[in-house]
Amino acid sequence: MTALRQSGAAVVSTFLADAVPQPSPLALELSGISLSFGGSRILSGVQLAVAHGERRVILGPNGAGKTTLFNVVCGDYSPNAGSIRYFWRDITHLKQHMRARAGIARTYQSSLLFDGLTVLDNIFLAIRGVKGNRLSLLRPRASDLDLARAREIADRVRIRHKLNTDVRDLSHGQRRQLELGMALAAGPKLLMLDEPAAGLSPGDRPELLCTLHELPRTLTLVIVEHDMDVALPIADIVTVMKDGAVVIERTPDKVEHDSAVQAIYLGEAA
Ligand SMILES: Nc1ncnc2c1ncn2[C@@H]1O[C@H](COP(=O)(O)OP(=O)(O)OP(=O)(O)O)[C@@H](O)[C@H]1O
Repeated sequence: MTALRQSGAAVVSTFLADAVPQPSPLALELSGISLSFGGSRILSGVQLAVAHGERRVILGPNGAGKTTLFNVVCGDYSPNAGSIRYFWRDITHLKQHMRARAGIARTYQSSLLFDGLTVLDNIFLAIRGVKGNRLSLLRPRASDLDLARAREIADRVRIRHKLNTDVRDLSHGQRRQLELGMALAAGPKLLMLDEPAAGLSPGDRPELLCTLHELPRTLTLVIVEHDMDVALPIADIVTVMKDGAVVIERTPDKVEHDSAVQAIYLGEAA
């Protein structure tokens, strides 16, 4: 009887363990990241934990260290101290191309398109480049799977109607959409967007917002963005940086009228 009770308890406890939702893994975890250039400290003990599928927006005044943080996560710079974990794996010392291969992609503030080539060619080359294929100027066959994927990505970033347009003839907004598409070509698990709305006209913003909203939650987004009209509707959590450190973390509804955030943006003491 005792044995029966014990095995019954074991069954119940196993059942409960199965029923308890497991915490979602962290896509990105930064612990104590510091970086100096010469004598200047640019990042100072940065702590950041971004859940899988989360949309994290990073705000902060010019020079706060946001882009430098992106560079550290992507492997352009090695931190002087601290660690970087990506889905539990320590990638602090992993080479940049290996991080890209592991699924970390980013966009830049400045444009990185192949001018003179069409939208389709740009996305196609991005797909091929990620796979490490030799880049060829020969036209791919119409049945090429990578070509089909390039069209799919063009749909996703709402630029399908411009497939055969030379990228020099795109509007600024369309170029930014294409840059997003090229980052998606890598099939990333963590996508870092550096000011995706920079230079967009008010008319271009809804397109970007829709595209970002429609990205699947299998993808984790970390976005540096100054434009609150884009940043706040996208964010699950907002992180504010100042002088190379994380100073505030809030849900977006608490950010807009937060006096501490406003003080940081106006350059006053928080
Ligand atoms: N390679 C480098 N060498 C020396 N200093 C650097 C280097 N890269 C960045 N910095 C300095 O680090 C500080 C943070 O720059 P960073 O570009 O990360 O700021 P940011 O928050 O992205 O600003 P912005 O919003 O203007 O893009 C700045 O003072 C910048 O001059």
